[in-house]
Amino acid sequence: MSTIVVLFTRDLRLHDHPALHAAVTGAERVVPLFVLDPAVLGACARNRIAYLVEALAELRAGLRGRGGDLVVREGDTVAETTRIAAETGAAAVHVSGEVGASAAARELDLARALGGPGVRLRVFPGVTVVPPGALTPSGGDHYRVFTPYLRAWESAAWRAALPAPDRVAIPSTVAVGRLPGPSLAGTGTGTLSPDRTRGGEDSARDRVRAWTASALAGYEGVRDDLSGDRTSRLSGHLRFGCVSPLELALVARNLPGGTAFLRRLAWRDFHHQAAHARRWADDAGHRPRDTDRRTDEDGFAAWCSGRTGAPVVDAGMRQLLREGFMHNRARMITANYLTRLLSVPWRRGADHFHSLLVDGDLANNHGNWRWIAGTGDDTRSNRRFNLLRQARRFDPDGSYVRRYVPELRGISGPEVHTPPLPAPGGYPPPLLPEP
Ligand SMILES: Cc1cc2nc3c(=O)[nH]c(=O)nc-3n(C[C@H](O)[C@H](O)[C@H](O)COP(=O)(O)OP(=O)(O)OC[C@H]3O[C@@H](n4cnc5c(N)ncnc54)[C@H](O)[C@@H]3O)c2cc1C
Repeated sequence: MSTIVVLFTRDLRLHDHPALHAAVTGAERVVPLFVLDPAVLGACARNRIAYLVEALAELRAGLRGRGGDLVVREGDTVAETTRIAAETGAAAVHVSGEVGASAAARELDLARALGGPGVRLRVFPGVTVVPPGALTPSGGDHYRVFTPYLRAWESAAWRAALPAPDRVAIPSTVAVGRLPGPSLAGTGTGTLSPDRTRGGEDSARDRVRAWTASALAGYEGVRDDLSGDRTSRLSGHLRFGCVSPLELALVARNLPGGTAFLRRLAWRDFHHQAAHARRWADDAGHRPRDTDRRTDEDGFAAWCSGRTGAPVVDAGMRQLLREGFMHNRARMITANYLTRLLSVPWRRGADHFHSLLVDGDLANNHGNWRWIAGTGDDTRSNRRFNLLRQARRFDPDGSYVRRYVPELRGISGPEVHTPPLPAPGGYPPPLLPEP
């Protein structure tokens, strides 16, 4: 009787899951597996672990509703997957292809470990709309500049989205193991944000339905409006694969306003293909031109805690602490402030973001930080924002600042961007003079 193991990683869904779909259609028995790997979890933000715990519970419920289950193991991913494959007599292990150095190394180790006993490792798409590496410019292994990538991405043939399986039959002999509880989040880095996004495929699909119906059409006009908060907020769900990026892109493509939104998904794919080609590791940028800078540790600490005295920067940094999320425009402003005005190396900022963001992932986080700092492929050195102009343009009545900086709530209108000195409620004076 044929059996295939499906190793879930950052693809925690049942809909449009090529690795699962191929297993269900190609074998009589399927072992959906998730491995809680201490080496991975130890470096993961508490906010992401909390999301993961919720997403795994929904995944198990979804599989049980189809007659299957989620098998959970704790330990080294390669060792546990190889053991389950041997235990169940599996002919193959299916996995969704990931990007980055550690994912590539794990794939290689897994292929080697399974190869001995003759188990085949098959790698499937699913983490991006267009698989990393599928589009290459002439004479190069990946696109270094976004606009030509976007053109290629838009005209590429996308695969069709796949349905969720009706039935999943798992071998009766396999012990399913216990799901982790919320306390697992205690093992991660950073702090747990009280207003973080709830994890899981059901929440993700609900959000897709509600947002595309109500806000997609007007997206382009409001995506930079800080206080309006009208972007999709799907990034965490995309990070964990609770929604398929391809399925989302196919939905958006057929709706009014979809083009501007598709461009954002193309940015996501763009950073993934760069991370894939360059095998981005957890260490430095490939043009680490800012690493010799000395960090002003007090300034860095003030930035992290949202106490720089620059209201729009502090609002962004406090949103991050409270929600494990920050509006894209605020990410650009805060990253610009850190690298261009405080002259702190981008990796310090990227690491702080990564310790809190629910959507934190290497490709998007490092890709965007490198872009801001001018240390990546795209090395423009003049991306220096005028802080006050940014604040007045993207938070014209100051509501974003008042939402996240309670000390300044008594100041109405755009004057909140230039509080009097001394400022109310113990709000700090500006760390840096106005530009
Ligand atoms: C310094 C910095 C760090 C960032 N770190 C991350 C990160 O770790 N993880 C992450 O997912 N995004 C990151 N971004 C990109 C972007 O800020 C978030 O994806 C976006 O704010 C998420 O909100 P949303 O889902 O409402 O986005 P929407 O505007 O609704 O966009 C839809 C989706 O498109 C993708 N997307 C949008 N903008 C970008 C972009 N610039 N780069 C890559 N993908 C994009 C995201 O998956 C997002 O969910 C970073 C941006 C900056 C400037």
